[in-house]
Amino acid sequence: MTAYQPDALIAADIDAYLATHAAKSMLRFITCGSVDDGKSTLIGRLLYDSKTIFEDQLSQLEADSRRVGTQGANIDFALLVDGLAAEREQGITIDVAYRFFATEKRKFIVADTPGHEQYTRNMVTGASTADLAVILIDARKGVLTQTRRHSYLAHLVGIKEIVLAVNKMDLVGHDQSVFDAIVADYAAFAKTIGIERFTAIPLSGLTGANVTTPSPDIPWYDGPALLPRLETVAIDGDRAAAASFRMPVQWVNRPDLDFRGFAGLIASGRASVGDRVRIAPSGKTTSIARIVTYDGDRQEAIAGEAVTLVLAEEVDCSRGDVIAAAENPPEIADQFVARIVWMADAPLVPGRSYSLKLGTQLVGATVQPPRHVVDVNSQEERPADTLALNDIGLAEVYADRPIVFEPYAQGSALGGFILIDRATNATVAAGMIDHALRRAQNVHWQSAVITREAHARQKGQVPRVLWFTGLSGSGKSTIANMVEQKLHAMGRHSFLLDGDNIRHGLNRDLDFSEAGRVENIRRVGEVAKLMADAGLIVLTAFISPFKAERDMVRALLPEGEFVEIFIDTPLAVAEDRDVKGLYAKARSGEIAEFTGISSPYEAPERPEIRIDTTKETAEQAASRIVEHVLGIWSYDL
Ligand SMILES: Nc1ncnc2c1ncn2[C@@H]1O[C@H](COP(=O)(O)OS(=O)(=O)O)[C@@H](OP(=O)(O)O)[C@H]1O
Ligand SMILES: Nc1ncnc2c1ncn2[C@@H]1O[C@H](COP(=O)(O)OP(=O)(O)O)[C@@H](O)[C@H]1O
Repeated sequence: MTAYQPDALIAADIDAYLATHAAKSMLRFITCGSVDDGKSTLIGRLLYDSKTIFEDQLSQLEADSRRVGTQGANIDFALLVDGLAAEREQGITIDVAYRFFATEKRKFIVADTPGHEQYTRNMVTGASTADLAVILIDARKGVLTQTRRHSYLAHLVGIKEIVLAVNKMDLVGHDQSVFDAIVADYAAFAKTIGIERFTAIPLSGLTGANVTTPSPDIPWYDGPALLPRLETVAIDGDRAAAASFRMPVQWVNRPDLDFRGFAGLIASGRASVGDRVRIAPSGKTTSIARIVTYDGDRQEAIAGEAVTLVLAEEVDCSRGDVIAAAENPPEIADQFVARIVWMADAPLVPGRSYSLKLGTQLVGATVQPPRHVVDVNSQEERPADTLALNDIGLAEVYADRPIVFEPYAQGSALGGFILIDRATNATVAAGMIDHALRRAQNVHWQSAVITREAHARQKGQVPRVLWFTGLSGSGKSTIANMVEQKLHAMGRHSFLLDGDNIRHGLNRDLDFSEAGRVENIRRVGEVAKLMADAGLIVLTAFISPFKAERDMVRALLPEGEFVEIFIDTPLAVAEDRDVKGLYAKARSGEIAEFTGISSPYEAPERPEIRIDTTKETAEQAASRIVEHVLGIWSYDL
C-alpha cells in the first residue's frame, strides 16, 4: 500500500506539497472494458486507495452507495466513476470522463471510455493522448469480441503499453490455470494485430487484490500489482524527448522591428542554442540564436516546453510551419494514405473539401472512397464506398497544399490529424497518416510563360467567375444567358458553363447523389478556374446545393474573383413554374433525391449578389449583375 498522506502534507507545508507534485511525471492512461467487467469499480478503487478523492466527494459517495449502490453497506466504487445521473440510471458509462489522481511517485490522468461498440469515437478520443491502456477482462468470460476491439483501437491510436487486467479473480477461486489460459489466448490474438508486448495482472477490483498491493489470495503471481506497474512504466514524454527536434510554429512574435521570435510547443526532441534547424516546408536552414521563455533566456529546452525561438538569419517562417532538426527533417507531401476514424453522424462525402488540422497546420483536404473499412470486432477488411459513424477505414487524402508530417506509427505529434466540416465546424474524423503517396511528388506545376495576367491584359478585362446558385427552375440559366449576351455585346470575352454542356459531356458519369453533386461541382470549379486563368469572364449555372463546395471553389480563385449570385426563388414558385415537369415527377417519387424535395439546398449566407425573382424580372436582374461586374472593373483598372 502506498503510504501517501497528501492531507497531512497539505496541512504541514503547502509549498512542499505543491513542489512534490510539480516534480512528478505524469502518466495518461485509458481503461477499456464494459460495466460488467468491473471497470468503474477498479478505477474507483485506484482513486480511493491513492487517497486523492476530495472529502466532499467521499461523503457523497458513502451516501450514494447506501442509496443506489450494489454493494450493501460497503462503498460502491463504481459510483465514483459513473458520474452522470443519466448514466447511473441506465447503468452504463457513455462518454469519456477524465480523472486525476496522484501517488507519491506519479501523477495520473485516467480517461474512462465506454466499452460499447457504438462508442468507438469516444474511445479513440480518450486514447489518442494516452501512454498506456488497461484492458479489462472478466476472468469468468475470458477474451471476448470487445477485448479484441479495445485492443485493436488502443493499438490503432498508437498506445505502446498494454496492461491486461484479468479482473474478478475472486469469482474463479483465484485459479492460476484460468489466468494462464486467458493470457495464452490473448497473446495469440495480440500477435495478429501487431501488439508486440503486454503485461497481464490477475486482480480483483472488488476485493482490492493486486490493485495497489500484492494479495495473499494470489500467491502464484509474482509480478507487480496494477498501481506499481502504472507508477513505473516508461512514459511517452521520455520517448518524445529522445526523438528528433520538432516545433510546430504557433505564432510569430514580432513586438518591434528588433525582435522576431517563433513561438510554439516543442513536440519532440530538444533544442540548444547554436543547433542547426530546417524550416519545413520551405527547406531553409539556419541555427537557433536564442531560446526565450517566460522565465528568461535558456540554453536548452525539451519536448513539452513552450518556448520562443529566435533564429540566426531572417528566414521565411510562419504559423503552421515546423522548425526541425536540420539533419533529420519531417516529410512533406500533399497526398497520403491514412487511417481514418469517422466520428460524425453524417457519413464521409468522398471528394468534399474538409478542413484538415494537423498540429498548427490548417489546409483544405478531400478524402477518396476508402480502400477498405476494418470490422473492429473481427479486424477483417471489407470494401466500402464511404465511412459512416464509428467506421475505421484506410483512404487516400489529398490536401490542397503540402503539409509537414511524419507517419503516425513513429509516435510523432506530426502523424495525427482531424477533419473538420467546413459548414458546421464540427470535428468529423480523426486520422492517422500511414505514408505519403510518392506519385504526387513527381508532378510539378508547369509555370506558364504566358501568365494569367498576360491573358487577361490581352483581353482588356479582369477575369471573374459569376457563380449562379439556386433551385432547379429558379432562373439561373435564364439570367446567366442574359448576362452573357450583355457582356458579349459590350465586347467582353466570356463563357457560360451549365448543366447541359457539362452533365452530358465531362460529367456524364455522375449522378445526383450527394457524392455525385460534390464531384460535379468540384470539376466545374476546376474548369471555371482554368477559364479564368485564360482571362475569361466565366458564368456557371448549377444548382450547387452545398455550401462546402461553393466555398471550395471560392478558395480556388484569387480573392475577389469569385462572385456568388444566389437566385433566391422560393421552392413554391420554382415548383409552380416547373419548366421541365421535374417537380411533378419528384413529388410522385419518379425522380429520387430531387433538390428541395428529397435532397437539401443550403442557401448562401453572404452571397455577393442576391436576386429575388419574384421581385425582379430576369432583365432587371441581368442588368444589375452586369453593373456589379462593371463596377468592380472600373474600380480595379
Ligand atoms: N435529382 C435531381 N435533382 C436536381 N436536379 C436534377 C435531378 N435530376 C435531374 N436534374 C436536372 O439536373 C439539373 C441540375 O444539375 P446540376 O448539375 O446543376 O446539379 S448539382 O449542382 O450537381 O446539384 C437540373 O437542371 P436545372 O433545372 O437547370 O437546375 C435538373 O433539370
Ligand atoms: N424573374 C425571373 N428570373 C428568371 N426566370 C424567371 C423569372 N420569372 C420567371 N422566370 C421563368 O422561370 C424559369 C427559370 O428556368 P431556368 O432559367 O431554366 O432555371 P434554372 O436554370 O435555375 O433551372 C424560366 O421559364 C423563366 O422564364
